[in-house]
Amino acid sequence: MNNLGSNMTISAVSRNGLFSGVYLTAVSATNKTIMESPLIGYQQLKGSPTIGFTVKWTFSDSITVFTGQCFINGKGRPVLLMSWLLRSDSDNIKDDWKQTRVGFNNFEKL
Ligand SMILES: CN1C(=O)N(C)[C@H]2CS[C@@H](CCCCC(=O)O)[C@H]21
Repeated sequence: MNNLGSNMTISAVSRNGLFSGVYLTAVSATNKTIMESPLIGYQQLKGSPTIGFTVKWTFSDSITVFTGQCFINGKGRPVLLMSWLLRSDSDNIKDDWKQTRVGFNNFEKL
């Protein structure tokens, strides 16, 4: 879960680092009804792996890509320190310049 109240459920990580899951967000940049959204990604197969995944939002025409690293924090708990790019859909190429948001967000294991 992150500080925005979002949480992710991740399936088992395959032998090549591929994983999939579901992202449930508590907030949206749209005013649409929020629903679970699928995600797919890869992690490196080592301790404290780097990780990346994409969320295809089911309730908006947006896509978010996340990248970061998994560390063990001071309490011995895994934490994901992530950067993300949220690309919102645009009806007009003239609006392209304002359609990508960037942010940083940490996830702790529930
Ligand atoms: C809740 N969020 C969250 O947990 N983030 C790390 C950020 C980056 S993805 C965004 C939600 C986008 C929802 C879909 C849309 O608004 O079009 C925001």
